[in-house]
Amino acid sequence: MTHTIVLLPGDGIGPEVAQAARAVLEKAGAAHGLPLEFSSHDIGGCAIDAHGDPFPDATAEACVEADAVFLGAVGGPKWDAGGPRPEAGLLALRRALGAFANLRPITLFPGLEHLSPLKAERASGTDMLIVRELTGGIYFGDKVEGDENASDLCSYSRQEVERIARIAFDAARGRSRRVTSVDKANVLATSRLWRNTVIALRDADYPDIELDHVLVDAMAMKLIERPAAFDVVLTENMFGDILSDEASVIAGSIGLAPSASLSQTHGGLYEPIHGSAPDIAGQGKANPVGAMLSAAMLLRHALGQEDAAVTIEGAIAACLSDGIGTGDIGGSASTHEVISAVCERISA
Ligand SMILES: NC(=O)C1=CN([C@@H]2O[C@H](COP(=O)(O)OP(=O)(O)OC[C@H]3O[C@@H](n4cnc5c(N)ncnc54)[C@H](O)[C@@H]3O)[C@@H](O)[C@H]2O)C=CC1
Ligand SMILES: CC(C)CC(=O)C(=O)O
Ligand SMILES: [Mg+2]
Repeated sequence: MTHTIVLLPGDGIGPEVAQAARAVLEKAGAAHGLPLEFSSHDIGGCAIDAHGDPFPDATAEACVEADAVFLGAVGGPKWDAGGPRPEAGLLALRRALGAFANLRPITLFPGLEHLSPLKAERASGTDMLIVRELTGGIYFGDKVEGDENASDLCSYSRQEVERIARIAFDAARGRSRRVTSVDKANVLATSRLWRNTVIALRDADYPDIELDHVLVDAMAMKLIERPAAFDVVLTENMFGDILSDEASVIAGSIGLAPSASLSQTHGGLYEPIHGSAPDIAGQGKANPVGAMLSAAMLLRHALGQEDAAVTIEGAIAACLSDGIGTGDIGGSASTHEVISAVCERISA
């Protein structure tokens, strides 16, 4: 059976890293006898330019019908001056797919601990999974724009918190059975609902999981101070967005970090955690590894192709340990050179 994959390259470095994802999917697909069919659609700033809409109907229809969706990145200064925002297209996509569970693994590549700006003894042993709620919270609440006053509503239901907490607890069962829930329960009502709901679920259904709670400001410090202490980190939409960019630096660069956004109704959305990086777009400097690791997550989570996913991950690890990487991790290779080097190392 042919699997249909929608590619949404988007803006800035988005097309450069989407090309990387497609290249490894094609190579691993061929190596493992997987028929994959690709189609590309507009989203974000390029969709505003072409259609006046950051999430055109044709894109939405293709995404909800696909087996999986890969996104490069959206946004850029061109669209910051006013009018529709590219980022609104990405939020609409996540909502349309019901992609509520954003998994952001942060791991050190074996033998490449020196990529981390942290001292080796601090970074060593880092292997965490950030589980970020992705379709609720302040990014999705009612907004009031204004020059004098403005507001963004942050709202969560118990059902939304329980649904994402279950993902985190289930993931912890396949790891070290430890979940750290991050909130701001000393100040925010949504965080008190969050904390109470997480505790109740653990007590009822996951008594085998060790659970602790850390306030988000302290977590920003502890992540850097002792990253190896964390296993599964469960948090809400905005906190997870911020903490995962911070955590990505522990492994060496935001360009290395992948994500999968899982849904109960669709095959999910796969994207590197970085944005459109306008400062390096079009220069062959974009690190394609986060995108390629996201492609591996697509094979694993959307298509159930664990072997093909491992093939891509192994090829990336081999390429990095052979010293082939982009400038953000101290290498001298271009985006294309990294893509070629990874593809050369892919075999069944
Ligand atoms: N998922 C998405 O589509 C996201 C979109 N954005 C949008 O992207 C635009 C730029 O946002 P920024 O705050 O600059 O964040 P960014 O993540 O695009 O870039 C932050 C820094 O990391 C570097 N960087 C990012 N990805 C890299 C890669 N693959 N290889 C090497 N270096 C990389 C950039 O050069 C920049 O110095 C904004 O319009 C923002 O709204 C931001 C985050 C996520
Ligand atoms: C641009 C935002 C909507 C998203 C973001 O920064 C993220 O999901 O990491
Ligand atoms: Mg972000």
